[in-house]
Amino acid sequence: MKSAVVQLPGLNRDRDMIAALTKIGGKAPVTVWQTETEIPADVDLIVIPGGFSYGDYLRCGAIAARMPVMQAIKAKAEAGVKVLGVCNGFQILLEAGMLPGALMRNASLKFVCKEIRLEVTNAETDFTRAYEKGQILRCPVAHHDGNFFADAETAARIEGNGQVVFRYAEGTNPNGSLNDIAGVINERGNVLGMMPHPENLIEAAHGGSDGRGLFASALDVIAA
Ligand SMILES: NC(=O)CC[C@H](N)C(=O)O
Repeated sequence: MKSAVVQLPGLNRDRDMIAALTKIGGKAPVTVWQTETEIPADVDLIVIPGGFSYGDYLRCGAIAARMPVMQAIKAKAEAGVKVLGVCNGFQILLEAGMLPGALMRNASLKFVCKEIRLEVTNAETDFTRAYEKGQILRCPVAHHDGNFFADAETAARIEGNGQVVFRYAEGTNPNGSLNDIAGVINERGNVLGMMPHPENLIEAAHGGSDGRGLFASALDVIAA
């Protein structure tokens, strides 16, 4: 399976993401710059990593979402290619209208950088098959705009459809997110956005490997 990592000015988790995809998938992803208008035809997974695209000006992800590469990503998503956005990548997918809801300033109005507990609420997606429903993962977060919100109708719809894939486990919600929502998927099930950083918990040097299952699922390299 071939993956691609999107690069934009201000994103800074691209190298961690490239390392995770390479170590878990066995081959390096291609990189795609923001001005590119085409994604290579053989790419099956596109990842928008975290960081501070365009210095978080206007709103986190708002400028990045309007770059040419996003049209190419939208077209690929419509064709069924998997897309993963982590942290700033999640914000970009929301700003591009590819996922429901919005991310507001953290309830504390502070940047949070710590480890939280993440509950896998839907283990039947292409991104979470390596986990079990209800499994609790360790995972780091690092953001100031991670407070997920959706209007009542949207929230009821995504909850009812099983589109909430990850929740902050009880007592670990770091940002005030509605219903402890940490990650959501689109209705079709091929576009996932999440605030925590699974790429930063994949090996002993990170202090744990709970994030590996997400990449193993998305890259289709789950051990039998
Ligand atoms: N680590 C990240 O991707 C941070 C995202 C964004 N810049 C925020 O602080 O909310």
